[in-house]
Amino acid sequence: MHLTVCEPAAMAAAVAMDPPGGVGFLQSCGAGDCSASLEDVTANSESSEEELACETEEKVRTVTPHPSETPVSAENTRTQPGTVPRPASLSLASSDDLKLWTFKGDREVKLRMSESGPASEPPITVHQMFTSTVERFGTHTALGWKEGDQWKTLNYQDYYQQCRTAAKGFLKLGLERYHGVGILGFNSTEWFIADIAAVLAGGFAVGIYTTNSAEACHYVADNCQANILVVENHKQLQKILQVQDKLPHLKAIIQYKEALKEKRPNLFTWAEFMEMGREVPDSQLDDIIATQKPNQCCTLIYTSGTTGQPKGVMLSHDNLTWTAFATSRNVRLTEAQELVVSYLPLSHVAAQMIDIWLTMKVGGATYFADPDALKGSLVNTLKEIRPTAFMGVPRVWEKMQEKMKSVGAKSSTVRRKVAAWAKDVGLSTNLSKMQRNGATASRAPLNYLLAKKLVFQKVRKALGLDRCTKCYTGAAPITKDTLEFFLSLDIPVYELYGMSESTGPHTISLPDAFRLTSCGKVIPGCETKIFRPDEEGNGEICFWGRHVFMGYLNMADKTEEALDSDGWLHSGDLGKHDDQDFLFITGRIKELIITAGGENIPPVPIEDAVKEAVPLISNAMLIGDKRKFLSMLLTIKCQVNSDSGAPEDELTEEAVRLCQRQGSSSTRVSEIACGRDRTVHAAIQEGINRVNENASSNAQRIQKWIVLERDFSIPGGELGPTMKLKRPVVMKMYKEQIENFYKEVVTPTTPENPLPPK
Ligand SMILES: Nc1ncnc2c1ncn2[C@@H]1O[C@H](COP(=O)(O)OP(=O)(O)OP(=O)(O)O)[C@@H](O)[C@H]1O
Repeated sequence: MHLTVCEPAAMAAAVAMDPPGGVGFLQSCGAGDCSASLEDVTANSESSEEELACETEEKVRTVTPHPSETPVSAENTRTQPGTVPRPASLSLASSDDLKLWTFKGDREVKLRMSESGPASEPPITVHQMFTSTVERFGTHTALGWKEGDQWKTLNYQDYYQQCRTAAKGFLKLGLERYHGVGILGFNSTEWFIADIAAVLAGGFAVGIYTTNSAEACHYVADNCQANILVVENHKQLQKILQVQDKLPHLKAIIQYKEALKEKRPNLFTWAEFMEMGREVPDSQLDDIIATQKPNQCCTLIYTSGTTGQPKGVMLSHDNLTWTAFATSRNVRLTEAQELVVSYLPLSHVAAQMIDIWLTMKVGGATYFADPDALKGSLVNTLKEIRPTAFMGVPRVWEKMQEKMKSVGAKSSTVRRKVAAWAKDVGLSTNLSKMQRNGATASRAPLNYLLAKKLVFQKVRKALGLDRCTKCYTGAAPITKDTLEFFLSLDIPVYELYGMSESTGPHTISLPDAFRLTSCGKVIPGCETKIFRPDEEGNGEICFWGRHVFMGYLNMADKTEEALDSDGWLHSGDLGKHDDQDFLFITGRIKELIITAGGENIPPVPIEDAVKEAVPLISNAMLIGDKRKFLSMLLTIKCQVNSDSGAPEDELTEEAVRLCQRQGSSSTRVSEIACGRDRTVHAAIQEGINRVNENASSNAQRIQKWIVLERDFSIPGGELGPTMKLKRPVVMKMYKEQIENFYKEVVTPTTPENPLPPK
């Protein structure tokens, strides 16, 4: 190895950095750009020697208070800033006639408490959890956001007071008990405050996906009988204005960003709304808070509809507070030290649990990314904040991987060789560590220490993950290839598994309990049951615990489908445990393909295998339910429009290179789609043949496939907000192509048809 010729920073760049001006997920920011640090960020963190050295080079900025943080007027305040009212002691209805579930928003449920262990923790409301944090960490930073190039922060005391003011504002606007406050916008201080205020005021906090159409917004607002809608800007407001006449319970709309373009009755700016809140006596709010019980609903999470019409998942105070307690303990979050960057859609349970509740539970700080985070700016925010914990849905990790590979491929041969060497060392060292359940070897191998210094530390720094000890993925399946890629760079990405219906996490991987492709072990205090296991131990994963939801709002039948008569939540996912209780997801019953011949085929492993065998493929969807054989829709890796997020015709640089390697000069999807590029088609067929060779039966072989003209995307409607494939939508969109698979007579001579259907 010629390590001496390789300059470390350049090496890291070769492995990790984006091309200058590159379009896409992570935009380039040279190592020298890592200039921003935060006084409170650094003060709150345990820094290694190296980190401290880095920090001394950085400029410390003064953090000024939020301009909207005007003091709460004394006559309206029973609670002065900095003091926390003690809630009246709350007693749960102890009656035996309480059930474990309900489908009515105003009911109480029986909590799944146990006599000892984590599940015996006394239940508390959101208000109780919040005030406990304010008492302990009142002056600590709770929220941070950027104005121009200055970071501003809000401490826990002021955060709490602002939530109270907003809660009183909602009361003034006529929020009724158990009615929704819909929040439609990108992650921000106002989003959090509106969410918590809705809960304190006795309503339901309801996140609405910003990607929803006007009709989809209407569905949610109508379903939760929203009295108030909080929208980010004019664009989101337009959607609501289109449907407001069909929302009989709607009383007011609040726009929290941008000036109002027109005045309308019952449309308010954030400042006007907060002003209204200041006029309401505290006693009015405190009376409502005093009647709240942990076993009552306070939040609705709407499923994104990957398997059908969205359902309103009712979460109780206890669901939120207990899950935050149990998870923070399990993941060993450090009080008053954790920093997270909020960028995933807050209407999804994972983002809400991590960014709002877990962070509140431990007195951590949440910093808001820019709204164009997923279009490229996220890495800049990560580099400024240097979070201690980071959660990405699989697509986020995949995008990072693609970008890093594409840049790495352009570097010199020597650098590529060193990167490859370091990755080999990283993977083998980390796999051994995993087998030792996280224990470091008595003496770290020299080559690992060298690779760490030359490559791994630089990569982490370039990604803004240099002090992030908790890198997580969840919400959808991730490929082994992506997990191994990051493991080889000394970034173990731990998996979380759960559902909206389990208030987020059910199993978690930990540094000392981690297996590649496993979602980890069940959170202490919760239980997993594998229902009707087959001979290999595969069965439906069922959940038990205080994280299990109350029921679906106004959907008795769906609630009874999800929760069995003993109260177990049926996930609809297939999985099995290994001999050490690690859970592995092996499929989704919800999307199981049952062929005309009666064979049950989980599509994801086959789709993943194709993506792995043919790196040019961006998305793959297996077809075959009630059909005689399997077929597949494929899309090619292409550029994404940085404004709209829509897929473009130009291939990614990686895809162009892959084509060239096969002898093709295609640079656009349109040159490849529908069999236009025979060379590329032959290469894809070869990959599919390899996957077919490993199929466990003839029925599991892909017999026909087509490359579509356009990649799947959120704006296109094929992917949900957490990038999960919306199979029913794709089936409808490509009905014609799918029908063609089954119309044609199969001829084994064409590249698409290697084998005649059995
Ligand atoms: N780590 C994971 N690995 C594989 N699948 C996962 C993982 N985490 C979550 N999932 C999948 O996501 C599902 C939960 O989805 P979630 O409750 O977040 O709803 P959603 O994304 O809004 O979509 P839907 O409309 O399908 O309910 C799980 O049942 C499982 O299928």
